[in-house]
Amino acid sequence: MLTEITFFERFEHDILMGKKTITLRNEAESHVIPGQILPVSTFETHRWFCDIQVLEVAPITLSELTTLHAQQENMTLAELRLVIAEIYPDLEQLYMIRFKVLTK
Ligand SMILES: CC(=O)Nc1ccn([C@@H]2O[C@H](CO)[C@@H](O)[C@H]2O)c(=O)n1
Repeated sequence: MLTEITFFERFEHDILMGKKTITLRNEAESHVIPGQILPVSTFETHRWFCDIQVLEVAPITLSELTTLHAQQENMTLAELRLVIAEIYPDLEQLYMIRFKVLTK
């Protein structure tokens, strides 16, 4: 089970402002359960910046992504697809983790 999660620094502000409420991860980073509380750090320097509570975990394929997911990422769907293509090239099976920020 995942005991911490990292995000790229460029997403920190959106997460803290409650504008980014989901993340899409690969199978390796999908092992969380609703209710679980996770410390969140930056990927680059591993600086803690908040705790999140997991609200929902659901498998989703790249082709199933909609504008709703993009809204929950505070991006357009085109932007979201680009971001995912950079992070997870050629990966079709993703996992949506929906969360809320607890402590900042
Ligand atoms: C090591 C590693 O994979 N780190 C990741 C992976 C994903 N994400 C974000 O989740 C959404 C969809 O992937 C996008 O907003 C991504 O920026 C992230 O911040 N950091």
